[in-house]
Amino acid sequence: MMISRHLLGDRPAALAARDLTWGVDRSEPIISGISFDVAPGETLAVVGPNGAGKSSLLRCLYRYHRPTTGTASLDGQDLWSLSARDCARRVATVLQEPASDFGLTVAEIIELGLTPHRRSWARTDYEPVEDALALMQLTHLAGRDLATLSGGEKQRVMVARALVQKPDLLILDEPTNHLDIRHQLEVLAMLRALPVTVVVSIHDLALASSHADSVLVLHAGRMAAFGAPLDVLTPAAISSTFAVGTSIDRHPVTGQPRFSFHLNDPETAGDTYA
Ligand SMILES: Nc1ncnc2c1ncn2[C@@H]1O[C@H](COP(=O)(O)OP(=O)(O)OP(=O)(O)O)[C@@H](O)[C@H]1O
Repeated sequence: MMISRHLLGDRPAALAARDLTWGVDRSEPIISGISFDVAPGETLAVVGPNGAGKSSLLRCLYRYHRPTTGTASLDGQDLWSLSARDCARRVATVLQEPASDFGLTVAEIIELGLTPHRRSWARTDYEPVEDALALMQLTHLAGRDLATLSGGEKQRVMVARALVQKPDLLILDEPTNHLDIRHQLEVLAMLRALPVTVVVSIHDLALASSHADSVLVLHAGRMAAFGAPLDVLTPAAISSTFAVGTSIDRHPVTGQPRFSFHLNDPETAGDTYA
């Protein structure tokens, strides 16, 4: 995949979490005891059932939630020792349900990604915006009001906006949710090809396994497992975290692991199509 130099950062960050705990109420943490390392340029997938704490963890990694205890650091620097602006220069996000009632066009929204690097409001080079539009197959929508786009088109705009920021760390909360199958594969392959450290929360375990260097499994706010995808996403681990049975074989074309799921409950597992 050819990616324009206008979208390539040059110093992917090392990300580390150490005994990270966060909650609204100190006595009832929503996530606790989270420790992991992501090497520069690698991709970490965060998986777990609904309500496990994935978004809460991601918010601690882009300096939105201040950990109750423990730290999240970029290249050894605690995120909370960086200014908000320094953090915005280095960390880009693609979040769920982006607000879209700004009355701005697609190109204008993507251009906002350049903001943290601007010294003044002088007009800057438009090339990164054009390249991001092309990469995300959005050029034909450049002049459209964001609010009029489909869910998947909006999601691709938010990825494009993050790319022009040329971040050292890119955090994406369920970026594939609204995307069709081809765009899911393309966006995840593109993220892997970029020289950026990526943390992505995702529900699709097969995509996590095929597109991440490591996987962190969250279960009820705790780190159930962390490591290489196939070491972590075993049928036993999936069963205890997601309460489903899993068969894993090789995809006949790609050779990637293929996951098939069924309900563990014998009452319902076998008779779906009966
Ligand atoms: N600001 C908050 N105040 C109160 N409870 C919260 C807050 N943020 C998150 N929670 C709760 O913490 C738990 C974890 O939420 P979180 O959004 O992190 O889960 P998730 O793994 O991303 O879930 P999903 O897969 O459904 O998106 C949920 O029970 C949620 O209701």
